[in-house]
Amino acid sequence: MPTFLPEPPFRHDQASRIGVLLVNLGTPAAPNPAAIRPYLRQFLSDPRVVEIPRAVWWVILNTFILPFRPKKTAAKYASVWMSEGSPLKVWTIKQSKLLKGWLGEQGHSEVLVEYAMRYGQPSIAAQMDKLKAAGCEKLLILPLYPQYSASTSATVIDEVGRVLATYRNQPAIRTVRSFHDDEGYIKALAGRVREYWQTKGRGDHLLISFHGVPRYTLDKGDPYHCYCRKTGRLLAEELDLAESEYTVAFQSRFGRAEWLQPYVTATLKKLGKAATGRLDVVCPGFVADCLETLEEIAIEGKQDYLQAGGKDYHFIPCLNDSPLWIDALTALTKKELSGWLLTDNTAIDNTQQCTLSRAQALGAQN
Ligand SMILES: C=CC1=C(C)c2cc3[nH]c(cc4nc(cc5[nH]c(cc1n2)c(C)c5CCC(=O)O)C(CCC(=O)O)=C4C)c(C)c3C=C
Ligand SMILES: [Fe+2]
Ligand SMILES: [Fe+2]
Repeated sequence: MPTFLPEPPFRHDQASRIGVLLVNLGTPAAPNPAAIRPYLRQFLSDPRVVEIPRAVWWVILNTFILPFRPKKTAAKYASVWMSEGSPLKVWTIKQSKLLKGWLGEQGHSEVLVEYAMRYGQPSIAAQMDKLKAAGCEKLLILPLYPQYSASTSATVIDEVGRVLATYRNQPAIRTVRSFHDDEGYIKALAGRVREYWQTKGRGDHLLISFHGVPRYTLDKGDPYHCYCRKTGRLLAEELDLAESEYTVAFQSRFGRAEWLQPYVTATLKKLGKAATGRLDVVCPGFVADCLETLEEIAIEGKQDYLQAGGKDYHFIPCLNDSPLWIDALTALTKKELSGWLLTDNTAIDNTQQCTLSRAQALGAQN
């Protein structure tokens, strides 16, 4: 028999609640090598992220990556760090607060919302413990990755499963697998682009950039590539773009293996050389701005494009706290919680009054 961690006794008198856990990737606690190293170690030790044999990878990671990469990326992180902290974390916190507020305004104050990070803090385990302690017997896990991939969404669910395995009194679990073609999400993206065009003018071409993954994951059945292409197509359709007016490409290549193509760097050079004029770039795979958008795309991408001969370059910010996105997130959450949300009639059935009939329970409440 496994031994489980101690848990507080079941509370017969406590109303059951619903928890929503937004989960994003994670980010270092500070923009310096000492904080980046343990984050990268945890991230890059995940076998869902780097799929090469553990013994071989362990040597590569500890010999060639962890001694050098944290120093290199510290300067990059520093260039995008906000006064409140890492952009990814700042936006994720804002999103969880706004979602809680919007659900409350729509009469669902029984829903608690927390956020967690797959790597770093606050951990999925700590936040699941917190929601459980607050009385959540139902839990929706919402990885903040619009396009499912094994290296992102699946590893979140793996971790949730690992935590559940330590619980005696487990909550019911629902998960959001992918929302790459969710109507609200697509409309929020299109709204973000249009809003940008209205205030800053419109470019000659739109680059739709997604985070890459190794090419072999596509060959092994990961749907990520297909989902990115579909998001790109739906966004272009929503914006009434002809095929010649946009390009989908993949950024952030890591390591020597082939990744999904076309690569963003090659695409920027090609578009720059072709005298495209003004290029606008949007990153629909990230719902929150982060290192990969604010540094790699907004700063490095601009240099690449201008050096290749491009005239002007605009990075369109991610969805962050835009109202259309919070609206879409609220709608997505409510859809996934269907049948779980309380109505006036069902509220009393969700208390744990095990010895009382419904009528007695109602009477006892008055
Ligand atoms: C949006 C989806 C993401 C996918 C898919 C993804 C795959 C993936 N990433 C790496 C390696 C690194 N990614 C890094 C940063 C990073 N990646 C994502 C998202 C996806 N990654 C985000 C949101 C961020 C930014 C984090 C932040 O703090 O702002 C990094 C760290 C930075 C660096 O050292 O360059 C690495 C490393 C792999 C190997 C991979 C797929 C297998
Ligand atoms: Fe990444
Ligand atoms: Fe495909």
